[in-house]
Amino acid sequence: MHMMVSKPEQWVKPMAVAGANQYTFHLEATENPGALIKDIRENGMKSCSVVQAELQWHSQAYLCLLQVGLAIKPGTSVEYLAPWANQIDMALVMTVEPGFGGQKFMEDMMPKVHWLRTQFPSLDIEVDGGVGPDTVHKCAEAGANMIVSGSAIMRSEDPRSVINLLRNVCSEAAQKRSLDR
Ligand SMILES: O=C(CO)[C@H](O)[C@H](O)COP(=O)(O)O
Repeated sequence: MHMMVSKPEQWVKPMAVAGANQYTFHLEATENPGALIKDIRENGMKSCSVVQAELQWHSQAYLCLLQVGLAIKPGTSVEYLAPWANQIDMALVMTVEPGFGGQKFMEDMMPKVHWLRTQFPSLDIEVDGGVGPDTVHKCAEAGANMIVSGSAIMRSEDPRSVINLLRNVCSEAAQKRSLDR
């Protein structure tokens, strides 16, 4: 879940109980990111044990842990995210101002992605906003491995091929990175 909300603290528990497997909040929306990261992990653990007890699952605990995503808006420097990078599962670099779909991709966010990929090689890095067949190459080359795409898929006559293209471009870039290392 990408929570584009103020006071993200108040929705962790409801989302965990509802079965979310990832809780992404905005760095700009909280005064205490460290406490919120801890809270997300703890709530994930709790709801996981409830699910386990109800369904009598024992060996698949990892399936229902709540992962942590941390998002930054275009105006937020990536250095503010860096101190938390080792405590999160995914960094989300917004490539439009949060609000609505159909906006123009902000290519000038790519240095943030590149910097994160260089500093944190195994971190999941997501981009969101204006990403489609025309822009995904830039994201993938910079180091993004998770893509949010709305308009490019929904407005296409062949959504399946757009999704496949986005996937392939990212996985080829990731493969190339691992060979270069
Ligand atoms: O929610 C958004 C911004 O707030 C996203 O940009 C949106 O979901 C993705 O849509 P699009 O690919 O059309 O930019």
